[in-house]
Amino acid sequence: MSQSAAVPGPEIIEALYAVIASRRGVDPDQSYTARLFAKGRVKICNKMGEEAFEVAAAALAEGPDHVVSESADLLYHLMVLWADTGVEPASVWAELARRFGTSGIDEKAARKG
Ligand SMILES: N=c1c2ncn([C@@H]3O[C@H](COP(=O)(O)OP(=O)(O)OP(=O)(O)O)[C@@H](O)[C@H]3O)c2ncn1[C@@H]1O[C@H](COP(=O)(O)O)[C@@H](O)[C@H]1O
Repeated sequence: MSQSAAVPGPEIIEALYAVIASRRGVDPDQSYTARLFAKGRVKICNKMGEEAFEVAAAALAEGPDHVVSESADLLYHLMVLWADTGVEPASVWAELARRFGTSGIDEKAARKG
């Protein structure tokens, strides 16, 4: 299925999420995203895990170009998982913003009391 021209910059995340969400209920023969939704959450989670592994493998055994390409696969499948679980990108941005400026070391120490 076709979509509008690519969006430059980080806005691509929001634009791609909108396309992904619009694929719900679409004929699985017409859209890879619709096929993932039709196969269900276990399949989506498996793909997400597989793509995460491929990013790590590219980092360890291949070059930056492969890391870029596998990262795009991972982000796409992560967003399919967000859409399937009803998570909007804005919720993730808000969580990142909430954490911004807090050292991971300090956060871990606070959790352990
Ligand atoms: N960004 C992506 C994107 N990244 C990866 N992929 C697909 O993800 C799959 C991952 O590759 P694999 O080899 O692991 O998959 P596979 O073996 O074919 O799949 P399985 O048999 O494991 O399910 C490939 O089919 C890729 O084409 C994507 N498919 C779609 N998009 C975006 O989503 C939009 C909507 O796509 P459709 O839903 O297909 O219209 C597209 O225009 C793109 O912008």
